[in-house]
Amino acid sequence: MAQEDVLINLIECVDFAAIKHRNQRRKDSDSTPYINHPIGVARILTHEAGIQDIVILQAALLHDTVEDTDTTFDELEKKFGKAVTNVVREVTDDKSLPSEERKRLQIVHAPTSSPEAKAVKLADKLYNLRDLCKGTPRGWSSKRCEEYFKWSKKVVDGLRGTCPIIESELDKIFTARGLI
Ligand SMILES: Nc1nc2c(ncn2[C@@H]2O[C@H](COP(=O)(O)OP(=O)(O)O)[C@@H](OP(=O)(O)OP(=O)(O)O)[C@H]2O)c(=O)[nH]1
Ligand SMILES: [Mn+2]
Repeated sequence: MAQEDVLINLIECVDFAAIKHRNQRRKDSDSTPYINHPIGVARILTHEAGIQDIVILQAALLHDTVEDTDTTFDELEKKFGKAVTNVVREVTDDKSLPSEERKRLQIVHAPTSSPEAKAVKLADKLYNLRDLCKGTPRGWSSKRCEEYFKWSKKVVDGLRGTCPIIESELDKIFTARGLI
């Protein structure tokens, strides 16, 4: 893909995700706009892990659009193509399943995910765990936070061997929490 097309595609993804997430907020005390999360996940991949793969970066920007908004995979495929859509599909939980089952499936599916999906998932977990280190999300008990750290470690263990820089950042967090 020409450099110019890469830039245009990325801006299109940021714009699309910003519109889709426009009414959503994070569960932190500032109620940060939700779009900060997918942008931050993409930034971890570029600025911390040095990833420049356009499919991975587009999927990172779009990764919560189907799970958390009215976006469909069909819509993503028409606009951004199969490769990006398939990575988003791999990192999207089936919201029709009970929460416990969704959490179990993330652990089961992690080891057989594509390298692209593993990279997005690792950055997603790093972003969310850093948020969790800063403060308790609205409506969460300390027990729920503790469970999220423990569960994340199990998912991350299935994603290892993909992005050493992100994995070592995650390990710093797990070590600080006494999970390693
Ligand atoms: N730590 C944190 N998380 C927040 C905050 N606001 C929104 N979230 C979102 O909450 C999700 C984690 O909460 P859960 O209770 O486990 O997920 P659920 O809402 O889908 O059941 C993450 O979804 P996700 O990105 O799809 O990731 P995943 O946890 O499903 O892998 C995360 O992005 C916040 O302020 N702090
Ligand atoms: Mn996410």
